[in-house]
Amino acid sequence: MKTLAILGASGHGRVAADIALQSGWGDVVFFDDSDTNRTRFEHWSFAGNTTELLNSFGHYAGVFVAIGNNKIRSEKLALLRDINAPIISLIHPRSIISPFATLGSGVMVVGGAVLCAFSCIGDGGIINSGSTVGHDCQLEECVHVAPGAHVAGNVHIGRLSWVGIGAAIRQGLVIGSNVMIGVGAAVVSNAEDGQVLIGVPAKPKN
Ligand SMILES: CC(=O)SCCNC(=O)CCNC(=O)[C@H](O)C(C)(C)COP(=O)(O)OP(=O)(O)OC[C@H]1O[C@@H](n2cnc3c(N)ncnc32)[C@H](O)[C@@H]1OP(=O)(O)O
Repeated sequence: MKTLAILGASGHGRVAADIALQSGWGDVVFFDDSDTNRTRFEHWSFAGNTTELLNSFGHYAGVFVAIGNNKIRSEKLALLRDINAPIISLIHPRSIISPFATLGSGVMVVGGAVLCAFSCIGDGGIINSGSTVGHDCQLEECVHVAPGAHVAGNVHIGRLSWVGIGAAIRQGLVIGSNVMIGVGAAVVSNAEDGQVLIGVPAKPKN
C-alpha cells in the first residue's frame, strides 16, 4: 500500500487527503508545525513537524505540501526539493486536464477544475474546485486559483499570486508576482507585483 506524507494538517490538508485517497493512494500520514503532541488528524495518523518529515520522508512513497499560504508552501517545497524528497502532485479524478497541459511538482488540482490545452502550472500551484485556466496560460510557482475563478487564455501570472474565489481575468494579461485578486474581481488590465485588486472592473485596493 502506497502511503503519502502530507505537510499541513488543516482544511486544505483534508482536501489533499481526500484527493489522494480518491486517486489511488492507500493511506496518508500528516505532519504540521502546530500541536505536535497529537497522534491523529481526522481519520489519519499524525507524525510530527516539518523537521520530523525531513528526517523520515524516505518512509513514504510521496510527499505533498498542503499549506494554503503561497509563501509558506513555497518555502516548505524548497526544503523538500533540497533533500530530493519525492514531491508529488494531486489531481482529482473528476478534474479535466488537457493532455497538452503541463504541471510542475507539488500541484493540487481539485474536483471540477479545468486546465485547457498548453496551460502550464508551476510547482506548488493550486487549481481549486470548479476553477478554469485557459489555453496557453503560464502560472509561475505557487499560484492559487481559488474556487470558481476563471483565467482566460494566454494569461501570465507571477509567483505566489492568488486569484480570489469567483474572480475572472481577461485574456492575454500579465499579472505580477505576489498579487492578490479579491473575491469576485473582474481583472481587465495588467497587474503590478504586490498589488491587491478588488471590484468590477478591478482596481488597486487603498
Ligand atoms: C477553499 C477556500 O476557502 S480558498 C479561499 C478563497 N478566498 C479568497 O479568495 C479570499 C480573497 N480575499 C479577499 O477578497 C479579501 O477580501 C482581500 C484580500 C481583497 C481584502 O482583504 P482585507 O485587506 O482583509 O480587507 P477587509 O476585509 O478589511 O475589507 C476592507 C474593505 O475592502 C472591501 N473589500 C474587501 N474585499 C473585497 C472584494 N473582494 N471586493 C470588493 N470589496 C472588497 C470591504 O468591503 C471593505 O470595505 P469598507 O472599508 O468600505 O468596509
